[in-house]
Formats: sequence, C-alpha cells, structure tokens
Amino acid sequence: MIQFLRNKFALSEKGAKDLLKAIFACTLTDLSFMFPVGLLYMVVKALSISYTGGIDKVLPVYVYIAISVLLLGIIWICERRQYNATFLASYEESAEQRISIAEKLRKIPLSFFGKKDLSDLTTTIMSDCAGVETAFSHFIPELFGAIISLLFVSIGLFLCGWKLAVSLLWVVPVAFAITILGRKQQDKVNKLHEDSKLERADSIQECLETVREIKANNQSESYLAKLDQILKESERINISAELNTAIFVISSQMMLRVGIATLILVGASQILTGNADFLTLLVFLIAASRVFDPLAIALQNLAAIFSTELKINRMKEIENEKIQMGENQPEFSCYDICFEHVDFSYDSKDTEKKDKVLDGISFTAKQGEVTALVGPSGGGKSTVSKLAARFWDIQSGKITVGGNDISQIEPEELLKNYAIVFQDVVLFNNTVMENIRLGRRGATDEEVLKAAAMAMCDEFIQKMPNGYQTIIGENGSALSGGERQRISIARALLKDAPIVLLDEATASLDVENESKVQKAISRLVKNKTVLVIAHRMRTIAGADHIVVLNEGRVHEEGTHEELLKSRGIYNKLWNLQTKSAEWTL
Ligand SMILES: Nc1ncnc2c1ncn2[C@@H]1O[C@H](COP(=O)(O)OP(=O)(O)OP(=O)(O)O)[C@@H](O)[C@H]1O
Repeated sequence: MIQFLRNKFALSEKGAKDLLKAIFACTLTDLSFMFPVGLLYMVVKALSISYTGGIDKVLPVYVYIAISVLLLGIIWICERRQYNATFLASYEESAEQRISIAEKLRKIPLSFFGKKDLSDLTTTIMSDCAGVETAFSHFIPELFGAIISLLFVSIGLFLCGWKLAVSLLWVVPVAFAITILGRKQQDKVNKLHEDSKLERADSIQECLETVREIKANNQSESYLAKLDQILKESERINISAELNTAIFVISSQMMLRVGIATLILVGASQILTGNADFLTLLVFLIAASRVFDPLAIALQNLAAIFSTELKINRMKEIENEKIQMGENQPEFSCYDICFEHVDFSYDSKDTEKKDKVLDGISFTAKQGEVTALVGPSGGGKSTVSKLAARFWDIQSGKITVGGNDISQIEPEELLKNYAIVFQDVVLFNNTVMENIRLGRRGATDEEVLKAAAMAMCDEFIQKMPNGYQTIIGENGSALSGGERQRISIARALLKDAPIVLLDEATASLDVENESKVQKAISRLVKNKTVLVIAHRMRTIAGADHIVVLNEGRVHEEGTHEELLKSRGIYNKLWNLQTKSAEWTL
C-alpha cells in the first residue's frame, strides 16, 4: 500500500505513511459524525416510548446530556487528529518535495534546461507542488476517508434493513461511474488547460524580459495585442476546463440526491405495508445526509485528483531525470585539460552528423600556459569551454583534467577547481560585497576588497550610495556591462582556482580598463591552466597555444607566429581585424 501511494502520488516513504495515517484519521472523523445519528435515534425512540406511556424505560435527561458531551469530545479529538495528520504532515511533505526538486535541479545536466522553459520549471516548483500539497492535505485523505466510512455505515444500514439500504445506496456506484467515465474528457481538457497556463506564464515572462527591446523596436502595440490574444485564449480554455469538470461532478452529486428520493419512495411503501417503521426511515434519512455530504465532496475531490495527476507527472519527470554523478574526492596530479576525440551535440538524442556541434575535437590545454580558442562565430568555442567544466556530458570521446576523466567526477567537486568568467554575467539581488564573495564563501571582507581593487571595481563601487553594502538589484540591473564584468572578474580573482576559463571576459570593458584588468588577469593566471576565448585578436596574440575552431572541428593550432605563417583561418581573421581597426564612420 505504501509503495502504491509512493508511486501514484510521487511521495517520500514518510509522506506515504503520513498519507495512510491521514486517511485513517479522516475515516474516524467521518464515522464519528454518525454517533449523533445514533444518539438522535435513542432520543426519538425514548420520546416515542414516553409518549406511549412506557416512562420507566426512558433514561434520565442528564444521561443524554452526558452522552452528548462525550460524543462532542470524541468528535473534537477525531477532528484534531485529522488536522494534525493531514495538514501538518502534508506541509512537511510538500516542503520535502520542493527541496528534493531543487536538489535534483542542482544535479541535472544543463541539457535538461535546454529542453524546458524557465516558466515551466517555476510552475512545477511553485504551483504544481502547491497543487499536490492541497491534494495531499484535502482531496486524497477526504476521498479515501469518505469511501471507507461509507463502507462501514453501509454495513450498519444493511443490518437495519437491506431494502431501505439498497434503495439509498444504489446511487453511489452510479455517481462514481459518472465521474470516472468523464475522466478521459477531463484529462484532455486539463492537459489543454495546463498547456495554456504554461504558455500564458511564458508569454508574460518573455514580455517582462524583453520590454526594452519591444519599446526600442516600436512593437508595443502589436506585441501587446498578441499577448492579449494569448490571455483571452487561456481564459477561454480555463472556463471550458471548469465547465467540463463541473458537468461531471454536478451530475454525479445530483445522482446522490436521487438516492434520497428513492429511499423516501421505498421507505413510504415499506411503512404502508408494515415492513418498516417511521423511526427507521428517519434514521436512514439522517444517515443519508451525514454520509452523502462527505461523499459529494469526495466526488469533487476525485475530479480534482485527476487533474493533480498531470502535476504529479511533471514532478515525476524531474524526479526521474538522470543526474550527473561521480567521484567525490578526486585527486589531481596536475591540471592539464585534455580533449580526446570529443563529439558533442546539444540534443543528446540527435546523433546525426549534421547536428554535431563538436566533431572529433582533440587538443590539450597545459597547466602554466594560456590556451586560446579562436575561430568564426558558431565554431564551438564557448561549447568547448563549458564542456571542460562538465556543464554537459559529451556523447563520445573523453575530457580529462590531470588524467582524470571528468565524466567520473562529481560536478560540484570538479567545479571547485574552476574560476569562470562568462560573457553573460549573472549577479544576484544582494550587496556588491556578497556578489563578489560568491567566488569563495568564507572569504574575509579584506580579501573581497583586495579582489575588487585588482579587478578595477573599487572606484565605481565607492561611488555607490552604500559602497560595498549597496544592493545591486535583480541581476545587477543598475550596473553597466563593464561594471558587471569587472565584478565577475573580481569573483574569479577571489576564488583563485587552478583552472581559469575566460569567455570574452573583457569584451565589455573600455580600452583603459581593459588593459588594467588584463594586468590583474595575468596575475590570476600564473601557474594555472587557462582557457581563454576572445574575439579581439590582440587579446589572444600573446597566448602560449592557440586552437582555431571552425564548424566544430580543430582547424589548426600553434602559436600566434606559427599560425600567421600557415596562412589559414587564423591568418585571415588577424588580417580582417587589423584592417577593421582602420575603419572610421
Ligand atoms: N544551449 C544551446 N543549445 C543548442 N545549441 C546551442 C546552444 N549553445 C550553442 N549552441 C549552438 O552550438 C553552436 C556552437 O555555439 P558556440 O556558442 O559554442 O559557438 P562560439 O564559437 O562560441 O560562437 P560565438 O563566437 O558567436 O560566441 C552554434 O551553432 C550554436 O547555435
């Protein structure tokens, strides 16, 4: 049972056990609501006896009051237990689920994120987890609780009179059948609904992210018209999904009411023929109201559980994704990075040659040397630098660091040895100090200040309202491109790792700052393995080793002088840039 619940609702073992407890608690609560029916039966019976003169068989009033208080106490305890078992446990499980998805996302290869939209993942973590939390705290325990308690009550009702019981309960399987038969249609509409929600979230996110470009290109009106259309379509699908569910749920709930009508008809004819008394019919009617109310909610819950399955499947998709694993304490004799016949395509299922981004790449970036990657745009330079840090796993060949195959090293352990400066700098909505400290957690303020000064950040940071304690806004929106890049360089200087990856690290800097930062970088890279990508040829002319990449292959390699002499792509790029330096507007 525990395993079934785990598989069905993507729960942890503790979560599945808690769910069982919650179902048990809900069953007890539903059953406890039947006690007042029993008491009512006793009271009405006592009144009828006293009315017919059998006063000596009637219990004193205080006994009924005492029983009522006792029953209230039992109901209160059951409700309390149900509250603890459902809400507290479900919040704990939901927190666990969110943490486990976040942990998983940390370890999933980046290729997964290429297949998924950011808003899709955000929806899974925030809204799907919340949806499952509601299912876990309400729908599932209430549904199972109502069904199990109905079974017990049915036994009691059959013992009181099977004809009346059948006349009341025949509607229950019919009502469930209506909801279950509508499932196929509901699944279809729910899928459309979920897809439209994702499209809506995507469009709004895209609109917010690209608002500057939309305005700059004078496209506000047409873009907003398109967005408006998407929102209206989403609203239409939303209403149709609600209506669709409502049709099946309301029909099945109405079916339950038919059961009361047939009970009255059969009960009346039984009384007329002397096969039942009015008191028994009254008890059946009160029991029907007590049992059918939670059952009507259970039918609603059943429909909601169908739609929750879509959310659960999306969570399972993340849970089942393969993670990057490997050795936790690798030992490196040196930090040479070696690519051996590496093939790579961003879509790992696409093994066809035309989709390969890298095709048989082999070269070595030695420790103590600067290795530059150059070549035409789209040649695969950034891909090579990211693969060197195991951001993706390659399809064939081998990448080693100090002789260790990096596909066998735990990514976070591996990355401890890398200081990386990318073209697109990511900054966090925190102080400048903390954004730099991200390079090395635990670095002292003095060390952060030193790194910032070396990366030429100090001057502009001092001008900020609160200096190093200034909050820089979401992704450093208040900073210029060059300032962001210098903060990223300060992070790398602070980390002082044995391998340095620089992908267009100084591209956004002006000439004056570039030469100063270059000096800082040349101190950073001493005795390290450095892989550098730069479009400005003069930046890489002094590299110890230059690898020219073209269309995913190593076209040529050597030093600046050797490559100029060979008159290949490098020579062509060098001449083009020298000429372009003379251009004026
Ligand atoms: N995340 C990605 N998903 C799919 N394809 C990608 C991804 N990143 C890059 N590519 C493709 O891989 C190829 C190589 O890209 P890469 O960024 O490595 O080239 P590059 O030489 O660094 O280019 P540039 O000099 O313009 O930065 C390109 O065709 C690019 O479209």
